[in-house]
Amino acid sequence: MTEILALSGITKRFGGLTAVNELSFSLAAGEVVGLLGPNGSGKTTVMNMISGFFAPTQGVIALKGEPIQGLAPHRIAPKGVARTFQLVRALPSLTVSENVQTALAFGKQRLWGEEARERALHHLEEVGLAERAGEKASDLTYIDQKRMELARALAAEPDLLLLDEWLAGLNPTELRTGIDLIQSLEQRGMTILLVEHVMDAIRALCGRCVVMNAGRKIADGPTDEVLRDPEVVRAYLGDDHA
Ligand SMILES: Nc1ncnc2c1ncn2[C@@H]1O[C@H](COP(=O)(O)OP(=O)(O)OP(=O)(O)O)[C@@H](O)[C@H]1O
Repeated sequence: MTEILALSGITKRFGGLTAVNELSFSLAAGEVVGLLGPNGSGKTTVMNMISGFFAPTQGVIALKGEPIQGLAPHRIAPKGVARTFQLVRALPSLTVSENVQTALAFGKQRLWGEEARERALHHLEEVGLAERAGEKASDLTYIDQKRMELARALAAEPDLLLLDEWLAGLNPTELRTGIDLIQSLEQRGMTILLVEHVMDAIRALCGRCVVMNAGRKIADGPTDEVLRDPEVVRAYLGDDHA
């Protein structure tokens, strides 16, 4: 099994606050793993360290065996890490295709012009948005903005896709569409780490979950088992429910 990502003893301190505390886990190629935990447990900080927005205070983050901790985002992205954000970061005055083309221009292959237009269309097809390619990004519905953001991430042809609450804010129908879309990426063998609060989505998508509480890992295993784990139940719901 090829290991795509390995975190070893990762710690992140913000002044006196230890947001992530000696966290270790790894992802094999093709795994879709949920990173769970109550609010403030350190999940987004982990995503920020993997993608280079924060340097860990200590520990090693290896991508395909190569240490990447502390590198800037623009150095990590071309090595094969793409991410989406809690809030969609589109360029609203550009077309949908142009939004994806900007990701291609600054991505691993630095594609421009006709080649970039064709490749953008390919990635928009992957997320079911090809027929909107010429529309302004600001005219898209929320789920379509999410699709576009995913197409921008896929444009980087990542080895590892980080989805940070990508399904948040969708209505039940959109949520089904969003889950199907992530499942289609899973079927194509994409390795995905996702932070998500929607339990139905976690159960549908993640074979395995890592659970954090107050910066520490409290569980790591098959999703059903982890969600039944009394320590996980206690972390989410308090002592009365465990
Ligand atoms: N840039 C920062 N400076 C200082 N403290 C921070 C910073 N980013 C996060 N923190 C703190 O680190 C802790 C972990 O935050 P983080 O956002 O990683 O948690 P989370 O599990 O993603 O929470 P949520 O589910 O609410 O998004 C929190 O106490 C938060 O206030």
